[in-house]
Amino acid sequence: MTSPLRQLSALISSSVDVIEREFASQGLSYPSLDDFFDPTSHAEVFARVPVVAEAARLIVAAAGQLSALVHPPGLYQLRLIVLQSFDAAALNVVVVKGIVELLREAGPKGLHVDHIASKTRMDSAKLARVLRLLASNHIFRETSPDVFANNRLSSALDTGKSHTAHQASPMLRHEGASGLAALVEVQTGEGLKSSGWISEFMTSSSTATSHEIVNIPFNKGVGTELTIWQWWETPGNEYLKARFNKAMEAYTSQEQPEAILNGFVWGDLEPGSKVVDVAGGLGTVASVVATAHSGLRFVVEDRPSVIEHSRKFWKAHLPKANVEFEVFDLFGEQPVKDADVYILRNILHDWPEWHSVQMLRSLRNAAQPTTKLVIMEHVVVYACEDTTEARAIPGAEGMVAGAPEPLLPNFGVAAHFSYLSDLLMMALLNGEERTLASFAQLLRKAGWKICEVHSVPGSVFKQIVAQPV
Ligand SMILES: C[S@@+](CC[C@H](N)C(=O)[O-])C[C@H]1O[C@@H](n2cnc3c(N)ncnc32)[C@H](O)[C@@H]1O
Repeated sequence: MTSPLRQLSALISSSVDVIEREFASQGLSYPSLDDFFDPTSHAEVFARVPVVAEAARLIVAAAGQLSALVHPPGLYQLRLIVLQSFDAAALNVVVVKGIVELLREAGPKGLHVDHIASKTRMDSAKLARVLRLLASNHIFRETSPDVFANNRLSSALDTGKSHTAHQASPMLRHEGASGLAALVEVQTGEGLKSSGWISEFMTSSSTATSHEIVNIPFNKGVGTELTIWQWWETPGNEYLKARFNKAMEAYTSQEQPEAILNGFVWGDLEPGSKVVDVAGGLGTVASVVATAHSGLRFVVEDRPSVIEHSRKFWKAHLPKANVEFEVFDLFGEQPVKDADVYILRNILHDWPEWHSVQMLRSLRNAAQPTTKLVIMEHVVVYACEDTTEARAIPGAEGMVAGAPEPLLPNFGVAAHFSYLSDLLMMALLNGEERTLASFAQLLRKAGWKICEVHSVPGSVFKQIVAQPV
């Protein structure tokens, strides 16, 4: 019988064959880790087409499982799990200090750490330790002792600003960028600070079963009694709020636009149909749909201070779009009663169950019998075979189906992001990423029924389409 070791290595080998064959058919080579990242290059675009992305997913899953298999157990826990918060802490130093931008200006040969430290006013020896930790994780290259250069992974964090501009004005730092560096700042900032309090939150008798949105890890980590939404509105936190809004753009910029367009069939909507991006932030999801379907009407809804930014975003990116902006409260009455589609992306995961049911009921009360609700979120998959009733939902087979043996049915570390995001939501908001079965239950409580679900290749988000019952 073939050993799991050999089966995993065969999976990697056959997936590499797929990638190399596909790239060769285009006369391309797969991007090297030493290249600078250019998301528009032919090779980077091709690396995201579904057949290549699927082979890459198998490689990541199999390599992760192989690593778990061959590591001595204690070292696996220590190296890959226990101390990972330090990777995040190191990355925070880099994004806050604009080191990627500085190294871009230095070119492929890179810069000696003494020079980086003097430009960023840090201690050279400490900074070398941080950069070397990241270089060992393939983020940056140490080209000769103490000399560091950008590579494919570090340069993906480039905001495109000069280092001087990056440091001079945090408020402008992320303007025009992909949002990835902003997302890293949020997750290694508020996220990392809050994560250290999860254990106490879950084990202390006063909070173990909490469904509250305060007195949660975020409050301890950041030192406030406010919710994260209120905290971002506090005078002095303007940059942190703007950074969060920008970070949400990364969820669109890091995916192919087709990811939003390929699940729910937007083309089936009649011209003039009204699409509401509920708590849409800048309205980036609606903006992707509007670019492809200019005959539709759009409404972006959010809190007052966010709506100001949404207006500016649409004016800059889609000045001719048929769009309105609406200030609203997720838990108040839904103002748009003639919607054909309500979109909820990355909203339900921000809230515990009671709040989620409230907001879904408010949408249900405003919905027409034909209104569709399109939810875009991570869907947590069991780490074993899914035997719940949710398997029968049209489209669910692609979402809950198992990975090939001997991989974990959920693709293991290739699906890691949704489980990490789940705990991030717990830490920051007492929210959660949900399984398909718990989405079905939640929606049922609020008067909705799931009619179809979509797994879109190249997207971390699933689409859950529901209709009123
Ligand atoms: C995680 S972001 C998602 C934004 C957007 N849907 C996206 O995917 O880019 C959550 C959004 O909910 C909004 N929000 C939070 N509490 C709200 C409330 N009580 N009423 C209206 N919007 C709210 C925030 O301002 C933020 O824009």
